[in-house]
Amino acid sequence: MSEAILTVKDLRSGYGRTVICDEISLSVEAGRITCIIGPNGAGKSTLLKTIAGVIPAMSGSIRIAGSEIASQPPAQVARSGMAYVPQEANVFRALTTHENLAMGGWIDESRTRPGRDKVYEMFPDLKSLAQVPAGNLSGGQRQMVAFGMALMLEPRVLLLDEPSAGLSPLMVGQMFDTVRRVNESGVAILMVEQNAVQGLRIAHDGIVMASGRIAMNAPAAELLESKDVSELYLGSRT
Ligand SMILES: Nc1ncnc2c1ncn2[C@@H]1O[C@H](COP(=O)(O)OP(=O)(O)OP(=O)(O)O)[C@@H](O)[C@H]1O
Repeated sequence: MSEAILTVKDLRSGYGRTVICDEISLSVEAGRITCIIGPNGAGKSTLLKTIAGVIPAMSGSIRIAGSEIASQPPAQVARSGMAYVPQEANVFRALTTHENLAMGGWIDESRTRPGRDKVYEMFPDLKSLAQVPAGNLSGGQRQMVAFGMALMLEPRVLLLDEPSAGLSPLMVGQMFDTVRRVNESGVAILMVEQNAVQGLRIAHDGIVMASGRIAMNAPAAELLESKDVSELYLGSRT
């Protein structure tokens, strides 16, 4: 039987006093991909930022393998087994790939070398770009570095905010293959995707957010087949 690695209960968050996400309850099972979709401004990124601890929860609970992490400092959140790849500014552009990976492993320097070897094994393309400043890489390559940095924490659950944003159609396919490979290596993934059809296709579970709340939570295949979801959020199925 699968177990929940990440459990969120009655979460409320926002900016200042403004509530953006409310009554959010969800769980991500070990070894699975969950994809969050929804219209612009629905609060998807805000939810991911709250779970990652980038913005504080106003109330509610966030647990990793049963341990409460809401309001814990970032180092504690990272040690609990969660890593986060933000949509923007997710690499240090002046640093090389090699240096960025070292920064990704900031909580335990003794793990830098083996962690980096593992990342290069998973993404051989990154090895050939080891000495290139991230600012000189393509969008897809930079996204790969950002992934690698997160994997340096050896997370049990990885939060990805729109991994395909800004990539060419060819790179989008490669990015989703990467997400799948990372998942197959044993990492549970909670991902926000604007590219709803492709996101749901690689996901096991799907969540539709609207106006800061969860409107639907179902197997991804079910959401892909749902007429309501299709009309509202999926657009053309090409
Ligand atoms: N830093 C911020 N300060 C204040 N309000 C913000 C901030 N960031 C986002 N918001 C507001 O929070 C709401 C939800 O935004 P959020 O980015 O979470 O939505 P989203 O579903 O991720 O949308 P998109 O798909 O366009 O990225 C929006 O009304 C937005 O204007």
